[in-house]
Amino acid sequence: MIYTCTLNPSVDYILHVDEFQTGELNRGYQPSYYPGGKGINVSRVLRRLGVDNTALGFLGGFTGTYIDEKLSSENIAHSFISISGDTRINLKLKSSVETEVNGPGPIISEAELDELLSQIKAINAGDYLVASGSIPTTVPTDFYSMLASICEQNNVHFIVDTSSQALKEIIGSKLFLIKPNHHELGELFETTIRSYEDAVHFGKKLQRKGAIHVIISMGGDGAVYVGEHESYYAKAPTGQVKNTVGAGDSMVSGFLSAYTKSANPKKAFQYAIASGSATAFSDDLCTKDDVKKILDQVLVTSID
Ligand SMILES: Nc1ncnc2c1ncn2[C@@H]1O[C@H](COP(=O)(O)OP(=O)(O)OP(=O)(O)O)[C@@H](O)[C@H]1O
Ligand SMILES: O=P(O)(O)OC[C@@]1(O)O[C@H](CO)[C@@H](O)[C@@H]1O
Repeated sequence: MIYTCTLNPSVDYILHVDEFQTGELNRGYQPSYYPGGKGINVSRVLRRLGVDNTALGFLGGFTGTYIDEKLSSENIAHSFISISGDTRINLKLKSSVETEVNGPGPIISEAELDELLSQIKAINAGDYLVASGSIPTTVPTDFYSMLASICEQNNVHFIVDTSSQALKEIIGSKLFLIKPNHHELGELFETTIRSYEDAVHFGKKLQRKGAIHVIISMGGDGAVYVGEHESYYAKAPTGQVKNTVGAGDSMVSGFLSAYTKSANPKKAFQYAIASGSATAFSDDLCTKDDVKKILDQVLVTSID
């Protein structure tokens, strides 16, 4: 079984604005809402790819109810801990460029955190736990390291996709997969990642620090994979980009969906890129058919 954990879910509110101007009244059009937060996106894409999974984390308020109902309507198993604060709303503004405004998230109490830890301690050996997204400000920034220790002790495969301080703190833990984007990787090593070669160089450093599989996503430029015995890069397919929110999460789902069937990192990486790009070419997250349509366009090349 695959579990996802979203400490800080969100309702993603997407709004189009022509020529957005700061400090002015801007009129938006074509609004849409999606259940969001990185782990929830991973769960939604896994389900669409035909992989059963269970979503964990915290939900509260009217926004929490919305997410709960949406996940149920998509037949995604979930067991969120109810909190008193409201789950955040993240604004995604589509103008000549995409602008995101993500809230800090509600307060999480110690008792609520303990409840989540009990759920995670009960995950069976051989299962997978995907911890994705930011850590709410009331939760310790080393919380993912705590989860990594529990998973290591219980032989659970632990996957992380996060940024900033939470990313810094997780390095050195035993990880099955880590998927920073090239900006996050650059920030981590106080450098700028300009090429596939740079990404492989710093990806290898992450690998040596305890990650079995490392994927560095590079938006429209594709991605790099660094594993124990092999490294690859692949360009992203070209297409009409509609929405890149959740593209990275779709990669994680694509990789897990293919790897758990084949144990073949090259195939899983190809499927990961196709899943990320299929989401970039969709209004919402990708479907299995979207991924199938572009899979053959993803050419995976070895790097020495
Ligand atoms: N403009 C694009 N065209 C084609 N594919 C894209 C584009 N943007 C993203 N992708 C695909 O999605 C993958 C992940 O994208 P990206 O590096 O933007 O992830 P991310 O920054 O983690 O995204 P997010 O945090 O929004 O989920 C890329 O490796 C690529 O396969
Ligand atoms: O604020 P965080 O937790 O870093 O990111 C949250 C978020 O931007 O990530 C997802 C896309 O990856 C969106 O659904 C969501 O709004």
